[in-house]
Amino acid sequence: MSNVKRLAMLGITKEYPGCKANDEVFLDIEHGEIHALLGENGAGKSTLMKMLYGVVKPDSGSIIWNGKPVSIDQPSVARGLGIGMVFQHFSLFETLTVSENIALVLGDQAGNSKTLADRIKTTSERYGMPLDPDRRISSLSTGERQRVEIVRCLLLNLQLLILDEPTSVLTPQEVDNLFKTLRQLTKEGCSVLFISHKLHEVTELCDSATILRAGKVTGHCNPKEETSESIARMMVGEDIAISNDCRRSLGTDVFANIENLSTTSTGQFDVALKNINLQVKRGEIVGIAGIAGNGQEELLKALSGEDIHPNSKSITFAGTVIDQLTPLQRRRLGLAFVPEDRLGRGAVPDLDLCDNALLTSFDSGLVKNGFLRKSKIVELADKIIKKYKVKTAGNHDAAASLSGGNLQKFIVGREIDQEPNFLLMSHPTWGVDIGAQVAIHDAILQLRDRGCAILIVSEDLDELYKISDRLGAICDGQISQFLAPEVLPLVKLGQWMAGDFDTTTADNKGVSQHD
Ligand SMILES: Nc1ncnc2c1ncn2[C@@H]1O[C@H](COP(=O)(O)OP(=O)(O)OP(=O)(O)O)[C@@H](O)[C@H]1O
Repeated sequence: MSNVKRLAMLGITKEYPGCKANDEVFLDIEHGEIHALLGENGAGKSTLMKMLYGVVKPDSGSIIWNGKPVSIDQPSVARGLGIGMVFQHFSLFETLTVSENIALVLGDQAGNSKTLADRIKTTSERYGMPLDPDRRISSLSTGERQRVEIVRCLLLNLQLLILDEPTSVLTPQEVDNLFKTLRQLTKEGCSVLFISHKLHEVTELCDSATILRAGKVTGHCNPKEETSESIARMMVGEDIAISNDCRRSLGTDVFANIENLSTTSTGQFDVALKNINLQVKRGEIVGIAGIAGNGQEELLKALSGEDIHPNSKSITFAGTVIDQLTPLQRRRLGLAFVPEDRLGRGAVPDLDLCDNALLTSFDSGLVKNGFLRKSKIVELADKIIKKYKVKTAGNHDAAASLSGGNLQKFIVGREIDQEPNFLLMSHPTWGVDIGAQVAIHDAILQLRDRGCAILIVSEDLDELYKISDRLGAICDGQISQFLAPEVLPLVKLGQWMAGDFDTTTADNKGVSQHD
């Protein structure tokens, strides 16, 4: 191929009210390279990708594709050019099969169902990500769902694959497989645009990188010649201490006690919890690893009160049985909760940050004699924005207008600020940039050191190893034994996540595991 680049984005600008999301951005991608797009939360990465995929229209600038100017005004145009995108949130219908989901996007190109099923089988096997076309999405693991999304792109005569935070939902083995597939794709000339906050993955995988800061390109580099620290400096403009310092704690007395908690599944996609026994002490962080859909949602709902089990007496907070209590009553006993789904359950998308702060903090002096104390609410929202460096035009921005990582910082800040006795968190730093990850982990550790009992469910094993005092796994509604991270090899945790553990020996009272 001549000097013609696969893609050149020239002087792309996109402005939202009060915010220039992209400011004269230039981005070049060569044939067959894995190119990283890096930047802090709110730097403008998703906006740029959405313009390339035809979801958002640029205000100015042009896109040159294989040497020719193009106008990509909808995703079908992007797909027609051979541009595929896998979003952080998969767009698959649970009740349909793999084939049916793929057919929906391919439209006329899908052909008849037999031909399509054969193509799915051949292509998925060729790229080392085998898929059964007849399986329902609901029965697939997260890694398998991601395969469906990628294979759907591969059937499109793919020339550029855009992946937005693809590894945050994968087990270590699945990450290895994904990287092998990506390398195979690039050998065949396909280019990959890779967005990630996991800098060690970028240095391992990517051939080049463009760095964005506040909507502008601030640099380029070859990640293989950089370290996580040097890339972080380019992103943030200053040094960030990326430490793996694990200050462990044994905790004191038990705050949350779960004894023989079992539930029945109420729907096709629920997982029944089976005889869960777990204690979380004040001043300790318990981490639960697991592949999505193995009961972590159900466990969090049973603890937070989103699911109430009126006939059970399995959970106590500081000795008080809470199974029958509403979420508000549990919050009044000191519970705070960061759910997985930030837009919808963590925050109301259309409400501004003040109202979203009020949602879970109204008990802490924000309401007096039935009246809202507006100045106090604004004060709280501003305090969270400042302390957690949430990038926003102001406290009256709607939650939905924040970038994913900035909204996550706001929700985590709001819950930690309540000084809870028991903090439940699902994926606390999902989609959060490296600087904010460090800040959130510090805030969690400090809260623990002030005596809070903390339970974290995450698929990010680096995170769990870094901050948990005891670590275990959940699989098919059952939990493993819990051990200090130092005595729990990653391979063992991987086996536990796959259900290879003996439930009869599980001792989750947090007594002798540090010995
Ligand atoms: N629909 C919108 N309305 C208003 N502002 C928006 C909208 N979409 C994005 N923004 C703003 O544009 C800026 C860039 O957001 P973008 O989502 O592109 O960042 P990002 O680099 O992808 O961040 P993250 O790593 O957190 O996903 C942010 O300040 C965000 O608040």
